[in-house]
Amino acid sequence: MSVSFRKKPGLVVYLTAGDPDLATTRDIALAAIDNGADVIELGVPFSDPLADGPVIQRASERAVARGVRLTDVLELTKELRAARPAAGLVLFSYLNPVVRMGMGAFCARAAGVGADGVLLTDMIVEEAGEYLEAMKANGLAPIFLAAPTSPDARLKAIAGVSQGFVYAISRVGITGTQQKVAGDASELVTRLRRFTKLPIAVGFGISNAEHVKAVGEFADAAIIGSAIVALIEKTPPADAATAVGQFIAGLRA
Ligand SMILES: O=P(O)(O)OC[C@@H](O)[C@@H](O)c1c[nH]c2ccccc12
Repeated sequence: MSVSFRKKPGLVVYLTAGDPDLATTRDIALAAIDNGADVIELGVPFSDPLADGPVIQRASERAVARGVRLTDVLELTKELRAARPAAGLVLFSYLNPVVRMGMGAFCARAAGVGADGVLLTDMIVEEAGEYLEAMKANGLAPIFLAAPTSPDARLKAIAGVSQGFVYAISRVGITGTQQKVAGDASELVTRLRRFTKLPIAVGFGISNAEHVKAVGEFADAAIIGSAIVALIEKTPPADAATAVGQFIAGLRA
């Protein structure tokens, strides 16, 4: 178990945990792993997902309405770890649910259920002291977001404390599919490479095989969220895992 990429480009898949329900998320994650996803970002549903576009907002709302909580996502992680010992599993959350649980308690539980890493969208490096200590104590990889608007000093700080991979946001704005990979992405990756030897994964707006190929020209991995969450939204739950598996298999074709 580790956050690493087997082929180039690697594939990271974001899923909102508990949409449409936890058992289906488990089946979808297994299908994603079996069809080539290197890392699953298991999104903790949150009532106020600020950086998210409409697709992930709706998924989050549905999961919150079902009563899915951080503890459920930890439980789901445990099941996935037992089923797929080698898969990369990253817990993905806004800060709020984690702070409510307590940073130390959260990191200990995340490690206990077999997570490899954690990404807290609104955790900034400047305020990450306690978080980084707890992550280190539990052998977890902290993953941070780097944006095209981040100055070099900030990229350096992010690169300096990240493990597993660095998440390069392809464009300023919110999550969601788009027509083309943003032009800012390759420039950001080039700037980040000066500060780190870690793999760099590009996310925001990556929606199809063509985009994945384009990202593979300059980065180590592509991160796909909304395109898959939208597919789950329009597919009957019983067929969702098969549909996502096929979609992912097609991404590197
Ligand atoms: O949905 P997209 O455009 O494919 O972007 C990835 C993304 O979904 C995932 O990493 C993510 C979901 N919510 C976020 C909030 C902030 C940063 C990143 C994310």
